[in-house]
Amino acid sequence: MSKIPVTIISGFLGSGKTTLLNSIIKKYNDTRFAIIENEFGDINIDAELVVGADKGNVFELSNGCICCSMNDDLYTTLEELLRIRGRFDRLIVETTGIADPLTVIKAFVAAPEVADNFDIDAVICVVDAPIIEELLEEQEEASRQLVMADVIIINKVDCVTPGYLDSVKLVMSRFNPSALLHATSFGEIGSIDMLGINAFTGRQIEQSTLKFANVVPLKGLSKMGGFTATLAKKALMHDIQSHAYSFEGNFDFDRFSLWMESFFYFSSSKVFRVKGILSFANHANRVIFHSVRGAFMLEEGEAWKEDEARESRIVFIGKHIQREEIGAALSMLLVKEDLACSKE
Ligand SMILES: Nc1nc2c(ncn2[C@@H]2O[C@H](COP(=O)(O)OP(=O)(O)OP(=O)(O)O)[C@@H](O)[C@H]2O)c(=O)[nH]1
Repeated sequence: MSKIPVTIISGFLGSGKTTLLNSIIKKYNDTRFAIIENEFGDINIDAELVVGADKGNVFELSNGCICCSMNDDLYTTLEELLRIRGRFDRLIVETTGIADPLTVIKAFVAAPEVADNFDIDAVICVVDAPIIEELLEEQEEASRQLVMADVIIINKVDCVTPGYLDSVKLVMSRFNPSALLHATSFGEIGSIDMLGINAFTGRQIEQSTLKFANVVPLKGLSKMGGFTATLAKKALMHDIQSHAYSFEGNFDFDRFSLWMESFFYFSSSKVFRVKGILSFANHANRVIFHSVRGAFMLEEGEAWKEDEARESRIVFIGKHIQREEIGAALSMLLVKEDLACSKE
């Protein structure tokens, strides 16, 4: 049986990975996808935002970053995928926004049982054009994602000038001269080929490992189910935390928007990403909340069923986040006083 082609999508928090994933699913609408969504934190929101794929083929890996602590869960999921192999044609893995793709790649190439069954087609890195310069200065994770990519998608070009885009392209080609470079808005790939491009080369790993001398080499063998997996030791200590909150009931829209505005006014430098699926009073649909570095937007989600219990889930990702304060403040934005908040 031929190997399962795998596409790995990386890119810093909020760069547009899920948006690109949805765009790929839409473009290749005769392909049956299995998707692994890795969320940094207990609550997986991205899995619900995947549109157009068979929901039964979307696998969530929560509770941690795939590159640090998720290897066991990843292997369990890969075993499950082999069991249902007939149900899909290709696998796409969306990593967390802070994942080091090297450890994810190693998970696919280092263990013979995995390498015999899965074949990486390409590692794609989605770049948040308006903030990439800042990210490269501040976040080592962003640099690692770039150097490991076979394909770099410079996304959000609608937010930058043509001159700035040219300078981003230049920086990207210096960072990773061998990667294919494309520019998109909202991950719209149009005629760009994203699948079956056979862009992944094992050599990238060696080259990039040389660039990052502090990458910890493969260590040890671990037995998991049927797989003997070679585990990469935690290569990167993230100093970014994720705090997830869930609430029963409805938020008050005006109070929620006002609070978010003032929250980001003071906290945008340390809160990189907020995302949620929310319920607002007197609103028939779920509301998808997205914020990347302070700019936020709300989108209509699926309608609530009449008898469905209203609830909201929201995740804050950043540094030095005031966990308790945010939970308490959000509770105050609920319409009813008596509704409970459960955190993480
Ligand atoms: N203006 C603009 N917004 C975009 C573009 N692509 C994505 N977005 C928005 O950016 C936000 C984040 O997009 P996602 O696709 O969820 O990003 P992500 O990388 O999957 O986010 P994480 O999984 O949290 O790291 C959403 O509000 C998107 O609608 C783009 O090209 N231009």
